[in-house]
Amino acid sequence: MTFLDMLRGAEQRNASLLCVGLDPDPARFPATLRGDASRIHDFCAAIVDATADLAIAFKPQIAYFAAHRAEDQLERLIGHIRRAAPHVPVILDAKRGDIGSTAEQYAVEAFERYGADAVTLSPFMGFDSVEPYLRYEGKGAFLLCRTSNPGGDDLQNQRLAGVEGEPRLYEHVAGLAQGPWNRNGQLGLVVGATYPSELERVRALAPSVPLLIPGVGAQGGDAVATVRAAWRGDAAQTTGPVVVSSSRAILYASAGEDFAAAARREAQRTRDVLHAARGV
Ligand SMILES: O=C(O)c1cc(=O)[nH]c(=O)n1[C@@H]1O[C@H](COP(=O)(O)O)[C@@H](O)[C@H]1O
Repeated sequence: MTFLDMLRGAEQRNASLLCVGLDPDPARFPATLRGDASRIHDFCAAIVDATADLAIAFKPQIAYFAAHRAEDQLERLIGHIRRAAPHVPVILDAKRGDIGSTAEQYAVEAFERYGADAVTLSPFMGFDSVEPYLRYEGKGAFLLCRTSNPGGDDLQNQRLAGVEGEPRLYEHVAGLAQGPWNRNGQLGLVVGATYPSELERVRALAPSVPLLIPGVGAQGGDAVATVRAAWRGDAAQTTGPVVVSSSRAILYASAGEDFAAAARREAQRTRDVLHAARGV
C-alpha cells in the first residue's frame, strides 16, 4: 500500500486531518519519567496508544531522538506504531537535503532503517537531492515550501527574477512539486498554519499534492483558517490530503501522570475542530 493510500485510509477511518507530532523532550515529561531519556519510547508509545484512533498520521521529529542518543528508541517506537495503529502512516520529520550520493544514505535511513512511510526534505539543493527518495516506490516526500517560522520569509518569500512570472521562491517550489519534480505522485509540500494566505496560494498552485501543515497549537496557527485555506473536498480524490500537525500542545497537554489522557482530549478537540472546519 502506498503512503497516499495509507493517508487516505487513515483520514477516512479516523475521520481526521490531525497529525500527532512526536517531539519528545524528557525535561517536559511527567514527574515519574522527567529527565530520563531512556523513557522516550515509553512516553511516545503512551501518546500513540491514546491517539491511535484520532490521527491521520504520526510525525516523529528525528532530532528529539538523536539529541538523546535515542535512535534505537525511535526504531522501537515505529515498530510500536505498526502494531498499535497499523493503518496510520508514519512521516519521519528529518528535513534532509544533500547531494545525491549522501541523499541515498538518508533515504536508506528513513525508509529501510526506520521504515517510515514518508519523510520531510529541504528542496534547496535541487531535484538530484530529492530523487533518491523517489526511487522508493509508494513512499512519500514532503518538500519544505512555506515554513511556519517567521524566518521563512528570509528566502521563501523572495522573488525569483529570471523565472517566468517572477514567482516567490515558495510559489516556485509549489509549482515544481505539482509538476515536473513529481514524477510518480510521491511529493507533498510543507506549509505553515501560521501563514493562511500563503497556504491558500500553495493550494491553488499545487491542488493535488498532500499538504503537511504544522503550526497549530503551540505556534498559534488558526486551525479553522488553515482548513479553509487548504481543504478542497475529497469527492473525486483529485485534491491532495490535508495533514495538520500539532506536537507540543498534545504531548504536554498535562505535565502530570494523566498526560496520555490529556493528550487524547487535546487531540480529540483539535481533530474535531479541523473536521468541522471542512464545512461538509
Ligand atoms: O516539517 C515540519 O514538520 C515543520 C515545518 C515547519 O515549517 N514548521 C514546523 O514547526 N515543523 C515541525 O513541526 C513541529 C511543530 O511542533 P509544535 O509547534 O510543537 O506543534 C516541529 O517538529 C517542527 O520541527
